Amino acid sequence: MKITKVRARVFEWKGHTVTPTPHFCSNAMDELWDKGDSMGTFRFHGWTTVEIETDTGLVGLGNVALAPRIAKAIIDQYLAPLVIGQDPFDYEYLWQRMYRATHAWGRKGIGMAAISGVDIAIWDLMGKAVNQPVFKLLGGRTKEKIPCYASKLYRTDLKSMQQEAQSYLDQGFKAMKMRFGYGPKDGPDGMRENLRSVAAVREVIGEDIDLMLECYMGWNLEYAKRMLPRLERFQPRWLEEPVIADDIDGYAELNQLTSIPISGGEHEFTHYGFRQLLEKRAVSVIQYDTNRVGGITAARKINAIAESFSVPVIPHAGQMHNYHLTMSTLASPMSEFFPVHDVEIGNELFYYLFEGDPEPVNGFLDLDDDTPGLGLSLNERYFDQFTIIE
Ligand SMILES: O=C(O)[C@H](O)[C@H](O)[C@@H](O)CO
Ligand SMILES: [Mg+2]
Repeated sequence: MKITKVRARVFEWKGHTVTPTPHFCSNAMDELWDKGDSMGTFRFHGWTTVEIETDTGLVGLGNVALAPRIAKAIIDQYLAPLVIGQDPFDYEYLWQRMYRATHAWGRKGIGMAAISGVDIAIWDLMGKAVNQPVFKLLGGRTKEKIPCYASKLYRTDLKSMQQEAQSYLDQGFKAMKMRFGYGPKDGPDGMRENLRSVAAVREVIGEDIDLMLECYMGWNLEYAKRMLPRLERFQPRWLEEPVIADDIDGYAELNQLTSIPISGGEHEFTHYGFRQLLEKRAVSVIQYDTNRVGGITAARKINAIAESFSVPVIPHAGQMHNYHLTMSTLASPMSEFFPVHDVEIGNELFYYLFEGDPEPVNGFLDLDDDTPGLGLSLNERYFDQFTIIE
């Protein structure tokens, strides 16, 4: 089998989006004195799809969710020429070709996200070629079903957050993640608001439901050191991305500070990046996203390293490219799940772009043993809601 064409398309949402509200989610921009919509650059309302065609007629489907137009340019100009004419089953060689050829600028960030999109399409192709689901090529079914946690609860009025939390309980979820709305700039009042929101959600869900807390890089080390002891009484499953991704020593200090596990990784790249996080004991939960970290080829290597450190892997984003990895390894106990809802932050765009993602039932997802590849196809029903750039 030979790759004959790589088609990268950008899908930019032009449908309805939920109006952003203040203190929606703390984030890396909050440290600045800028006014206005600090979450603006973290709304992902565009996506790049990658379709790899072969001389057998099989087509593999991948995706990239960061800086879509840049990802497409990288794929068209740099990556496609490196894989066209090649055998997709030489996936390690092709990954190394893309990684080394773009090493001057692509080993982290959007360069590696673009490589991820091509790599995911290659794995979809291989699964289709041997008529097996991708997880069967990685390690097979290690779980009867995949436990998943409901991930939304962005900061709003406490009553609405409590109603949303209750709705996840009613759907049978045994775990859920909420977002903080305040950080260092908001002083003691902001701290009180952060603690009140956690108390309000805990009041609804009780002690037996796992509650994860998301900072999305919106705090700093000093603020996180003050907040963590105040949060211990809520027994969170983890505190996520308290500081910016480059503050690895800050992560490590926080991860040893209290009984609260620190999680991170959705803004880290390749097995080299995760080796550093693990060697420094910077995180107690790894959260790469397969469409950023280096695709399935890199993610499976990280799974093996994490297993040797006994650090669980719970990938960022509930999406098929991550589910197959979680199914294939005991190192990954559960998945994130983004409840389908109006387009807000952009995570939910995946459901408007693709068909095939499994629906959770009572807090569990399952993958089909008989669906080859990743089991995804483009959802043409919503194409008119997107501006499509070929
Ligand atoms: O962990 C997550 O789900 C991500 O950090 C979110 O996608 C991001 O939008 C912040 O909530
Ligand atoms: Mg996160």
